[in-house]
Amino acid sequence: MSFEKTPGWLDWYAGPSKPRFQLPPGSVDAHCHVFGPGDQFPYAPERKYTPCDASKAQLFALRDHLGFARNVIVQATCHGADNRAMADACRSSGGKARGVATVRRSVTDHELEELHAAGVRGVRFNFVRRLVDFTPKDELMEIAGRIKALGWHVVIYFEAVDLPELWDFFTALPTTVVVDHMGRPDVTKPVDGPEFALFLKFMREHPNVWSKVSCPERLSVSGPRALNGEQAAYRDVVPFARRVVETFPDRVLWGTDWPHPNLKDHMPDDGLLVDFIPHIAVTPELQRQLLVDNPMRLYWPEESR
Ligand SMILES: O=C(O)c1cc(C(=O)O)oc(=O)c1
Repeated sequence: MSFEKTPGWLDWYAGPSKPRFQLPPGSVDAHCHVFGPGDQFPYAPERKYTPCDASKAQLFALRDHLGFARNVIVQATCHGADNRAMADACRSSGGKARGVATVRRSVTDHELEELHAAGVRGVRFNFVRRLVDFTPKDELMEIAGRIKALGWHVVIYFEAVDLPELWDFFTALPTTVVVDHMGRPDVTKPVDGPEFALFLKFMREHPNVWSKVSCPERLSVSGPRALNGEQAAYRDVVPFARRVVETFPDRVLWGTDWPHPNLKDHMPDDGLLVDFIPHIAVTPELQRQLLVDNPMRLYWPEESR
């Protein structure tokens, strides 16, 4: 099947620079996606956007170029609950990729076991309205109960303004809970203000809650962008990510978010995104926890120290 990209779609950045920051050995890119290719793994009829293709081979080439050892491939909403592209990428990785799936209540135990065998270790619940239609919370809670039995966790994606309303649901989840992109703070608000304080309280009061300190390119309002060799990109996001890393050093993850779905104004150079990391994890110890120890404990516990 051939697909036409959403008008204005920005393709991922070809020819990223080599990072200046040297990733610690064994680093994990714990949030990235594959898109299609659409002729092999068609995009879902219920999708809200149609991306460019971004194949497993292209993802693995980026991994090697940037110096990561492993990937966690998160089901992208353009594939709905059809996990074939993500699972195929995990299976093809030679054990170097784990996955996070999207499933419906109708998923069978056998399908869950097959996803587990492919390398899936979590499910994603999405509450960002421009990306998905609403799934009833009782359905999500039922899924959470089933995947807990497999030792999986729940990844949640939501925007900061929606946290108060979702609080009771999130805090009732029975598994480890991983928040995508710090719950999308509005970085024009103060890092010490009430909105971000609620997010920090969410993590502080719930030791099962982790956060990805990813996506500065999405959260930044004033930049500068990770382009043209910029070594001090996305300054406005730094205080937020740094606060989370330093407050919860053993519950943070980092990922490129390649191929960066739905960015509207620019597409970052992924090499420069890696150079963002030492601005938010400022010591070798914090960097090792963020990039190696934490993702290994969550996704490869059998290999973790
Ligand atoms: O903000 C987004 O548009 C976005 C979309 C998706 C997805 O479509 O799965 O994943 C992300 O991590 C971020």
